[in-house]
Amino acid sequence: MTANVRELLLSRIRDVSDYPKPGVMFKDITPLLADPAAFTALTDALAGLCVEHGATKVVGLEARGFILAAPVAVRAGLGFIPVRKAGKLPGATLSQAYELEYGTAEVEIHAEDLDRGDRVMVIDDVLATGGTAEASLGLIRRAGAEVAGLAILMELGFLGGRARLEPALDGAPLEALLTV
Ligand SMILES: O=P(O)(O)OC[C@H]1O[C@H](OP(=O)(O)OP(=O)(O)O)[C@H](O)[C@@H]1O
Ligand SMILES: Nc1ncnc2[nH]cnc12
Repeated sequence: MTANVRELLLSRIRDVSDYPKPGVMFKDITPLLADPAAFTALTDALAGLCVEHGATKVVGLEARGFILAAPVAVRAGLGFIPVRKAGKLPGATLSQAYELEYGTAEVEIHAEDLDRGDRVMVIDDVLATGGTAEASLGLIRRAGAEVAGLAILMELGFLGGRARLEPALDGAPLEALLTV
Protein backbone atom coordinates (compact mmCIF):
# COMPACT_ATOMS: atom_id res chain seq x y z
CA MET A 1 0.00 0.00 0.00
CA THR A 2 1.43 3.41 -0.94
CA ALA A 3 1.90 6.30 1.48
CA ASN A 4 -0.78 8.21 -0.47
CA VAL A 5 -3.36 5.47 0.08
CA ARG A 6 -2.42 5.27 3.77
CA GLU A 7 -2.91 9.05 4.06
CA LEU A 8 -6.26 8.82 2.26
CA LEU A 9 -7.53 6.08 4.60
CA LEU A 10 -6.28 7.91 7.71
CA SER A 11 -7.94 11.15 6.58
CA ARG A 12 -11.32 9.38 6.29
CA ILE A 13 -11.39 7.98 9.85
CA ARG A 14 -13.07 10.33 12.30
CA ASP A 15 -12.07 10.55 15.97
CA VAL A 16 -15.06 10.84 18.31
CA SER A 17 -14.04 11.43 21.92
CA ASP A 18 -15.89 9.90 24.87
CA TYR A 19 -17.95 7.52 22.71
CA PRO A 20 -19.59 5.16 23.58
CA LYS A 21 -18.45 6.01 27.11
CA PRO A 22 -16.11 8.53 28.79
CA GLY A 23 -12.41 7.97 28.14
CA VAL A 24 -12.84 6.10 24.83
CA MET A 25 -11.59 7.72 21.60
CA PHE A 26 -13.88 6.08 19.04
CA LYS A 27 -12.52 5.54 15.52
CA ASP A 28 -15.46 6.11 13.20
CA ILE A 29 -15.01 4.56 9.74
CA THR A 30 -18.29 5.84 8.25
CA PRO A 31 -16.56 8.75 6.39
CA LEU A 32 -14.25 6.20 4.74
CA LEU A 33 -17.20 3.99 3.72
CA ALA A 34 -18.94 7.00 2.20
CA ASP A 35 -15.93 7.82 0.00
CA PRO A 36 -15.83 5.40 -2.96
CA ALA A 37 -12.15 6.06 -3.72
CA ALA A 38 -11.13 5.33 -0.13
CA PHE A 39 -13.44 2.30 0.24
CA THR A 40 -12.16 0.85 -3.05
CA ALA A 41 -8.53 1.41 -2.07
CA LEU A 42 -9.17 -0.29 1.27
CA THR A 43 -10.93 -3.24 -0.38
CA ASP A 44 -8.05 -3.65 -2.85
CA ALA A 45 -5.43 -3.54 -0.09
CA LEU A 46 -7.22 -6.16 2.04
CA ALA A 47 -7.93 -8.40 -0.96
CA GLY A 48 -4.24 -8.20 -1.84
CA LEU A 49 -3.39 -9.50 1.64
CA CYS A 50 -5.78 -12.44 1.14
CA VAL A 51 -3.93 -13.40 -2.04
CA GLU A 52 -0.47 -12.78 -0.52
CA HIS A 53 -1.20 -15.05 2.44
CA GLY A 54 -2.93 -17.80 0.45
CA ALA A 55 -6.37 -17.46 2.04
CA THR A 56 -9.15 -19.80 0.92
CA LYS A 57 -11.92 -18.08 2.91
CA VAL A 58 -12.61 -14.65 4.42
CA VAL A 59 -14.10 -14.24 7.89
CA GLY A 60 -15.62 -10.87 8.88
CA LEU A 61 -16.30 -9.86 12.49
CA GLU A 62 -19.73 -8.38 13.28
CA ALA A 63 -20.68 -5.71 12.55
CA ARG A 64 -18.18 -3.31 11.06
CA GLY A 65 -15.94 -6.17 9.98
CA PHE A 66 -18.79 -7.42 7.74
CA ILE A 67 -18.81 -4.14 5.82
CA LEU A 68 -15.12 -4.50 5.00
CA ALA A 69 -14.83 -8.28 4.61
CA ALA A 70 -17.75 -8.87 2.24
CA PRO A 71 -16.41 -6.78 -0.68
CA VAL A 72 -12.91 -8.12 0.03
CA ALA A 73 -14.18 -11.70 -0.34
CA VAL A 74 -15.86 -10.85 -3.64
CA ARG A 75 -12.76 -9.03 -4.90
CA ALA A 76 -10.49 -11.92 -3.91
CA GLY A 77 -12.90 -14.54 -5.33
CA LEU A 78 -13.32 -16.22 -1.93
CA GLY A 79 -16.28 -17.23 0.24
CA PHE A 80 -17.35 -14.97 3.11
CA ILE A 81 -18.08 -16.38 6.58
CA PRO A 82 -19.58 -14.24 9.38
CA VAL A 83 -18.48 -14.37 13.01
CA ARG A 84 -21.61 -13.08 14.73
CA LYS A 85 -22.53 -11.83 18.17
CA ALA A 86 -24.24 -14.65 20.13
CA GLY A 87 -27.77 -15.71 19.26
CA LYS A 88 -27.88 -14.63 15.60
CA LEU A 89 -26.85 -17.78 13.73
CA PRO A 90 -29.54 -20.43 13.18
CA GLY A 91 -27.32 -23.50 12.65
CA ALA A 92 -24.99 -25.47 14.92
CA THR A 93 -22.50 -22.96 16.33
CA LEU A 94 -19.24 -22.75 18.23
CA SER A 95 -19.24 -19.92 20.85
CA GLN A 96 -16.60 -17.91 22.68
CA ALA A 97 -17.09 -15.18 25.32
CA TYR A 98 -14.64 -12.23 25.53
CA GLU A 99 -14.11 -8.72 26.98
CA LEU A 100 -14.26 -5.48 24.97
CA GLU A 101 -12.68 -2.06 25.63
CA TYR A 102 -16.18 -1.01 26.67
CA GLY A 103 -18.11 -4.13 27.73
CA THR A 104 -18.36 -7.88 27.30
CA ALA A 105 -19.64 -9.97 24.41
CA GLU A 106 -19.80 -13.46 22.93
CA VAL A 107 -19.14 -14.46 19.33
CA GLU A 108 -20.26 -17.47 17.31
CA ILE A 109 -19.54 -19.15 13.99
CA HIS A 110 -21.38 -21.83 12.04
CA ALA A 111 -19.12 -24.83 12.59
CA GLU A 112 -19.98 -26.25 9.16
CA ASP A 113 -18.81 -23.11 7.30
CA LEU A 114 -15.13 -24.02 7.64
CA ASP A 115 -13.37 -27.17 6.53
CA ARG A 116 -10.10 -28.80 7.51
CA GLY A 117 -7.55 -27.43 5.06
CA ASP A 118 -9.22 -24.02 4.85
CA ARG A 119 -6.89 -21.06 5.34
CA VAL A 120 -8.87 -18.17 6.78
CA MET A 121 -8.14 -14.45 6.54
CA VAL A 122 -9.92 -12.67 9.40
CA ILE A 123 -10.91 -9.06 8.72
CA ASP A 124 -12.04 -6.28 11.05
CA ASP A 125 -11.95 -2.49 11.19
CA VAL A 126 -10.31 -1.82 14.56
CA LEU A 127 -7.95 -3.79 16.81
CA ALA A 128 -8.29 -2.42 20.35
CA THR A 129 -7.71 -4.80 23.29
CA GLY A 130 -7.66 -7.78 20.92
CA GLY A 131 -10.47 -9.59 22.71
CA THR A 132 -12.76 -9.87 19.68
CA ALA A 133 -9.98 -11.10 17.42
CA GLU A 134 -8.64 -13.52 20.04
CA ALA A 135 -12.07 -15.10 20.49
CA SER A 136 -12.59 -15.28 16.71
CA LEU A 137 -9.23 -16.91 16.01
CA GLY A 138 -10.10 -19.50 18.64
CA LEU A 139 -13.41 -20.24 16.90
CA ILE A 140 -11.67 -20.72 13.55
CA ARG A 141 -9.18 -23.19 15.01
CA ARG A 142 -11.93 -25.02 16.90
CA ALA A 143 -13.83 -25.31 13.60
CA GLY A 144 -10.80 -27.17 12.24
CA ALA A 145 -9.41 -24.49 9.90
CA GLU A 146 -6.04 -22.76 9.75
CA VAL A 147 -5.57 -18.99 10.28
CA ALA A 148 -3.93 -17.42 7.19
CA GLY A 149 -3.81 -14.04 8.92
CA LEU A 150 -5.63 -11.25 10.68
CA ALA A 151 -6.05 -8.07 8.62
CA ILE A 152 -7.15 -4.89 10.40
CA LEU A 153 -7.77 -1.41 9.06
CA MET A 154 -6.62 0.38 12.23
CA GLU A 155 -4.65 -0.92 15.21
CA LEU A 156 -4.83 1.06 18.46
CA GLY A 157 -1.26 0.28 19.47
CA PHE A 158 -1.49 1.79 22.96
CA LEU A 159 -4.05 -0.85 24.03
CA GLY A 160 -1.61 -3.75 23.58
CA GLY A 161 -3.85 -5.95 21.45
CA ARG A 162 -0.95 -7.21 19.33
CA ALA A 163 0.91 -8.66 22.34
CA ARG A 164 -2.27 -10.23 23.70
CA LEU A 165 -2.93 -11.87 20.33
CA GLU A 166 0.48 -13.45 19.93
CA PRO A 167 -0.49 -16.87 21.36
CA ALA A 168 -3.78 -16.96 19.44
CA LEU A 169 -2.04 -16.00 16.18
CA ASP A 170 0.44 -18.85 16.67
CA GLY A 171 2.76 -17.46 13.98
CA ALA A 172 0.04 -16.21 11.60
CA PRO A 173 0.60 -12.61 10.44
CA LEU A 174 -1.22 -9.64 11.96
CA GLU A 175 -1.48 -7.01 9.21
CA ALA A 176 -2.60 -3.55 10.31
CA LEU A 177 -2.93 -1.04 7.47
CA LEU A 178 -2.82 1.86 9.94
CA THR A 179 -1.49 2.06 13.49
CA VAL A 180 -2.15 4.85 15.97
O1 LIG B 1 -10.00 -5.38 20.09
P1 LIG B 1 -11.29 -5.28 20.84
O2 LIG B 1 -11.12 -4.61 22.18
O3 LIG B 1 -12.01 -6.57 20.94
O4 LIG B 1 -12.21 -4.27 20.04
C1 LIG B 1 -12.34 -4.29 18.64
C2 LIG B 1 -13.73 -4.61 18.23
O5 LIG B 1 -14.64 -3.61 18.73
C3 LIG B 1 -15.44 -3.14 17.66
O6 LIG B 1 -16.59 -3.90 17.51
P2 LIG B 1 -17.86 -3.77 18.45
O7 LIG B 1 -17.92 -4.96 19.36
O8 LIG B 1 -17.88 -2.41 19.10
O9 LIG B 1 -19.08 -3.97 17.49
P3 LIG B 1 -19.62 -3.39 16.10
O10 LIG B 1 -18.64 -3.77 15.04
O11 LIG B 1 -20.89 -4.13 16.00
O12 LIG B 1 -19.79 -1.90 16.20
C4 LIG B 1 -14.55 -3.31 16.44
O13 LIG B 1 -15.30 -3.34 15.24
C5 LIG B 1 -13.84 -4.60 16.73
O14 LIG B 1 -14.60 -5.73 16.30
N1 LIG C 1 -11.75 3.06 20.19
C1 LIG C 1 -12.46 2.30 19.35
N2 LIG C 1 -12.92 2.82 18.19
C2 LIG C 1 -13.64 2.06 17.33
N3 LIG C 1 -13.94 0.80 17.56
C3 LIG C 1 -13.51 0.25 18.69
N4 LIG C 1 -13.64 -1.00 19.19
C4 LIG C 1 -13.02 -1.04 20.38
N5 LIG C 1 -12.46 0.14 20.67
C5 LIG C 1 -12.76 0.96 19.63
